[in-house]
Amino acid sequence: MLNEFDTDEKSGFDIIIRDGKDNTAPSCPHGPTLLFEKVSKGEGKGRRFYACSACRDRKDCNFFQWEEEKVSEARLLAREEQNRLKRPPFTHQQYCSRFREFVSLPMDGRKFCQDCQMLLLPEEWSEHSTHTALSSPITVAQLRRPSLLLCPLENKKSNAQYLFADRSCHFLLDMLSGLGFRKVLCVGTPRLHELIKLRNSEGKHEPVKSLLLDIDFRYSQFYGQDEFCHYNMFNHHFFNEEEAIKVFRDFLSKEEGAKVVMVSDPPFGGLVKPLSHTFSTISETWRSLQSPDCTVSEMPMVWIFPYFFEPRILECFPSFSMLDYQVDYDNHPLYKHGKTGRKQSPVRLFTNLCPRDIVLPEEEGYRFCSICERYVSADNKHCPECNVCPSKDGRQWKHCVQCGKCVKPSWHHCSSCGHCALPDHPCGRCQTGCFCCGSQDHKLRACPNKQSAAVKRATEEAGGTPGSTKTKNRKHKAHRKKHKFT
Ligand SMILES: C[S@@+](CC[C@H](N)C(=O)[O-])C[C@H]1O[C@@H](n2cnc3c(N)ncnc32)[C@H](O)[C@@H]1O
Ligand SMILES: [Zn+2]
Ligand SMILES: [Zn+2]
Ligand SMILES: [Zn+2]
Ligand SMILES: [Zn+2]
Ligand SMILES: [Zn+2]
Ligand SMILES: [Zn+2]
Repeated sequence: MLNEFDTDEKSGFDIIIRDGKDNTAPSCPHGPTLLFEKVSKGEGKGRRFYACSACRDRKDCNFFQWEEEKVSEARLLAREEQNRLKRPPFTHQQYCSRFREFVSLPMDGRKFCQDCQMLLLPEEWSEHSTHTALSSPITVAQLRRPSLLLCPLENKKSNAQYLFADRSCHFLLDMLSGLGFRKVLCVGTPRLHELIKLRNSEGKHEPVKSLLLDIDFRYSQFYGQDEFCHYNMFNHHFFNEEEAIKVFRDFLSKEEGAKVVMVSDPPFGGLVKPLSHTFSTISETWRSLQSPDCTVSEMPMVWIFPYFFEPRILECFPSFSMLDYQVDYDNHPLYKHGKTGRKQSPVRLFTNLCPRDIVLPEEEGYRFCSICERYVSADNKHCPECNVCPSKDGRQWKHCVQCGKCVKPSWHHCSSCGHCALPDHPCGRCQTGCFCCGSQDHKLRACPNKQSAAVKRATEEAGGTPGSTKTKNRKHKAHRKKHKFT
């Protein structure tokens, strides 16, 4: 029965989103599942099934149910039990009281188990005696930087936890506070949340409030219930429903004019449709909590995602524009600044804020184009024919007269295809088959290689080659070493 869904990626499937809350969707450990429909060529509608919203790999969550399937009582019970077993070992409230106890311990009593990724209380030491604990006691400075203490989650498909490099994180916060935002809803941006709290504690800047929503429940150990909610951004599900929804709504409520902005950096493999649905829901909740005379209809939002999703994102949010700013990550093998100089990062900011107001750092080469009225990359030259600064990837694009538009520098005009393409494109076949892999069996929309091919292409063009897989511990050691605790 699972054959239909045997591919471990869910591309080639459409997601059916029903208006309002879909109470009929069964739940997996990640909250309500999503309804998928196989996209098949000319065979009418594909059969629909429910599968996990958060995990793209069946190894991480193998939930599967046909839409019309009758599930036996026994299976429902087994499923509930499974969902219960996958819950965090403590409630958020319990994590908070553990934290209070932890900080009241003498220095030599503060241990962190690296294997279990948790702060230990003395009575738990014996249970973890065969595990690896950090050799030195945990300082207050370390407790303030959980993103350095915790090992980044590394599951490639669902949850590669790529953390902002300091300069990108500082840029984001400076830019948002410069625009007058005093509240930031951090959706999958633990490091931005951390920086906001750090700055507040220094007392040098005007305080900014922050609420982190993330699926990584390890953060419950460090943040109070009004600062962190265990949350799934693919189905807008709060794991601790009652309390968390109240915290979320209180945060979005108007408060003496404190302007609020949402910043989200979803996993790159994330599906655009459910994400858009979530961000629209957040925006509508925000709107419903503003005074009736508020004239702004959409919540200010910044969605951080690779540039090749631009058409999809703009389709869902026509008010958004993509900025040229390249987001850098600390632990991404390809998109960070290497010692050998800058590699292009394909990750951009998509926002409904006015691009003219977002000043990109001059010292990194960005400049203002007065015709486009936005800041652009150094090599993104204004094309008089197209009347835009056309580059999406940061390189200088060239105008093709036959196509009547600017194209990537590596593309050539192909007279058989009648448009520009890479020199080694599947020539002549691309008009009838798939534009991505050349297959005649499906169109681009249903291409199983689409997303991975887009990432590969962007990576190659950025000059990167996939790095060797180092062991988790080695990487994490380097990660901690790089950041001295202050
Ligand atoms: C690409 S990382 C972004 C981290 C960000 N650059 C930072 O440094 O703060 C994706 C983040 O989203 C979180 N995440 C992954 N899947 C999620 C889901 N289904 N719902 C909510 N958060 C999720 C991860 O735990 C991670 O923190
Ligand atoms: Zn699941
Ligand atoms: Zn342990
Ligand atoms: Zn321009
Ligand atoms: Zn042009
Ligand atoms: Zn051309
Ligand atoms: Zn061709």
